[in-house]
Amino acid sequence: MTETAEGRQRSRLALLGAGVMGETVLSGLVRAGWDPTDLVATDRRPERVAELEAAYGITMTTNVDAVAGASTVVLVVKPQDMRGLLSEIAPTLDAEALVVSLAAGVDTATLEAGLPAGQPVVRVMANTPAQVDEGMAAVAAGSSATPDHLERVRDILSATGRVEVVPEGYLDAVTAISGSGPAYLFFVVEAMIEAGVHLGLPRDLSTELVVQTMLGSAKLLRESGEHPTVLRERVTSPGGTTAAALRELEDHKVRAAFLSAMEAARDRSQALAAAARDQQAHR
Ligand SMILES: NC(=O)C1=CN([C@@H]2O[C@H](COP(=O)(O)OP(=O)(O)OC[C@H]3O[C@@H](n4cnc5c(N)ncnc54)[C@H](OP(=O)(O)O)[C@@H]3O)[C@@H](O)[C@H]2O)C=CC1
Ligand SMILES: O=C(O)[C@@H]1CCC=N1
Repeated sequence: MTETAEGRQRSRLALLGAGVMGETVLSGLVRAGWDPTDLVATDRRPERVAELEAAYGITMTTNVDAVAGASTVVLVVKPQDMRGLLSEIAPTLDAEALVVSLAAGVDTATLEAGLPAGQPVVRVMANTPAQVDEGMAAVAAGSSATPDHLERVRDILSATGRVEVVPEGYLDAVTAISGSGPAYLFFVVEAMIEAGVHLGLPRDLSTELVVQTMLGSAKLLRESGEHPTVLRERVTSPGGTTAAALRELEDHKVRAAFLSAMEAARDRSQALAAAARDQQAHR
């Protein structure tokens, strides 16, 4: 298969498991100009299938029909569903097809163990801000994936955000930081909106204040290139309001709580990996 941009665009991509993250990828490909006739997807629930057909004009079919003739197969099921899916598609996969997994925790060795020998595999950790083309994805190659395969995955993901190629050993930490990361920030936003309401602000106004402050702070971080400590110090006037608030956050050990939270996410990713390895070994 040719690896020119045009060649990639014409090749057929099958996405299996069109839930939250699957739709994030599919919608990004459609926004990036992929012809819907080059895309095919699957999901377990009939109502979900109908919803996606109507939204994107893509063909929804069975897993086996989807992978037949596909040059790229993107797996976006939960880690617990991966083993069953691999055994379902393994006999039908084209030997040249690149298998891309977005599942948390499932390592490339486990994916490879469920596929025909030599099948190229790339593992990805992405996140939902890809829905607004501000995603962060990290990718790692399996033992049979070539630089061209990594480039193909970079092409797919870079349409909806930033992409880093990383050693696979980083992916549990990446999952804890950027994969799950949007949830921590939404949690902070929720807490700040509720605080605004507690202080007497109308909910709509509190929401607007917090969302714009989050967006503006992220933009300032990105565009100034300054360290967050410098930016925080510029907000913190001596003896002022910010210092009083930060003192409370330190007293409540919020920084330590973030460290523990991300260790817990990393540990959970490792536990999912162990469970997937175990499932594969006892198939
Ligand atoms: N959500 C996120 O922010 C992120 C998720 N991920 C990873 O993406 C993967 C999917 O997560 P998410 O989208 O949140 O989960 P969802 O449950 O929303 O999506 C998974 C979809 O796959 C369907 N499914 C399960 N088994 C099969 C099968 N054999 N064939 C076809 N479809 C199937 C599920 O159906 P049913 O509902 O019936 O189970 C569901 O609709 C996970 O592995 C997760 O770790 C990674 C990064 C971020
Ligand atoms: O919570 C999860 O397991 C998935 C992986 C990263 C974000 N969501």
